Amino acid sequence: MTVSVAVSGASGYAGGELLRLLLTHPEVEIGALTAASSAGTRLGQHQPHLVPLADRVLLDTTAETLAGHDVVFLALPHGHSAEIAAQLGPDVLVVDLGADHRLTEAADWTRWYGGEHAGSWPYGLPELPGARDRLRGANRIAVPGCFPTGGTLALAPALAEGLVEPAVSIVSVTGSSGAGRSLKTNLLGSEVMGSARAYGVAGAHRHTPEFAQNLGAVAGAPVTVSFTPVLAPMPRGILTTASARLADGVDEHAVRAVYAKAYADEPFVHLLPEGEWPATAATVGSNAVQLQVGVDIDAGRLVAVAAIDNLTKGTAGGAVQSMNLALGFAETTGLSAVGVAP
Ligand SMILES: NC(=O)C1=CN([C@@H]2O[C@H](COP(=O)(O)OP(=O)(O)OC[C@H]3O[C@@H](n4cnc5c(N)ncnc54)[C@H](OP(=O)(O)O)[C@@H]3O)[C@@H](O)[C@H]2O)C=CC1
Ligand SMILES: CC(=O)N[C@@H](CCC(=O)OP(=O)(O)O)C(=O)O
Repeated sequence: MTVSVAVSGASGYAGGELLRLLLTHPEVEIGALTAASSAGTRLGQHQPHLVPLADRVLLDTTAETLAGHDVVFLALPHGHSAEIAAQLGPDVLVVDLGADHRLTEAADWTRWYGGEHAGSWPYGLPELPGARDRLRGANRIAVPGCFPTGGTLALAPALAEGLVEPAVSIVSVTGSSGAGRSLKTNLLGSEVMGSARAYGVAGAHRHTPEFAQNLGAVAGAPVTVSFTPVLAPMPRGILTTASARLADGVDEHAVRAVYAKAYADEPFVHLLPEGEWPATAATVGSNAVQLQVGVDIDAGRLVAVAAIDNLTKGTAGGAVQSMNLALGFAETTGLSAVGVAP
């Protein structure tokens, strides 16, 4: 069965990565491509690496241009998906790469994003307990934020099994493509190159409630999250270091056994051999999460490190993986855990 797919935000980073993956997806036919300020121009002007689509002309993003497809991907800035999704019927699968439908609590949405909450949709992180059942047959999917993808998977097994106390610290080093491609002074090459810079520190980043929502659901009780993002001079990739105080009596052997079991059958989550630690370079262009976990005996803490490509598993790859589940395709269709190196 081939499905027709429309992509909004096609001139952006997330839309571009999505199209790169969809071009090799055997069950997909690429339909309308839409944008905002670049509507009326050729896709090749914005995404020169997508050669087979270079002469496609970008359309305005409206319910009319997106109509008539089996699947619509919304890769728009936060706050722009809900209105357009509400105009698309229940027969179309809508996959939102933005934040509009990720949070379950209306108060969290209003506090962190502002305005009225548009409701929550099944969350597109299949590796979470019960997520695959919620995604199968879904007609609406909210793809996670790029930071919550790696950080959630780094800590979920430990919290699910009570290996750590429910108060976690997460530090994520990110490439600049996580901020999108619109012009911002703090993202100029001369500002980013040769420097690493923390931002959104001390509980100020909007992904904090998304982490707490994911990890609290896994733990079955509230989890306190201290999250610090760090912008690094690289175009893509996120390296997350997450830690939490060990529960009494938990040792390295128990930790490793829990993580090995949790991810044994996951096609995209790779627990590395003992002693090997993840690096973002190994995940570029792939849908993999490379993961390692250890125990700091002296500090009494579990430490987990996860590497992902923010644009692939952190956005577009996770979106395709979730679409596959929703439509009944094999979950790995059109995706690979093989990266590009060096
Ligand atoms: N970059 C990343 O690593 C990740 C991104 N995401 C999410 O994906 C979404 C897109 O992000 P990203 O691709 O990085 O952003 P970009 O800034 O790179 O792209 C934004 C896209 O949205 C279009 N657009 C902007 N404003 C509007 C509007 N009012 N109506 C319709 N289209 C509009 C732009 O079109 P034009 O160019 O014509 O103005 C462009 O195609 C965001 O919600 C982001 O949070 C999620 C996880 C990771
Ligand atoms: C480097 C950088 O600025 N990163 C973005 C991450 C955005 C992202 O990818 O997540 P969303 O889908 O929630 O936007 C940030 O910190 O806001």
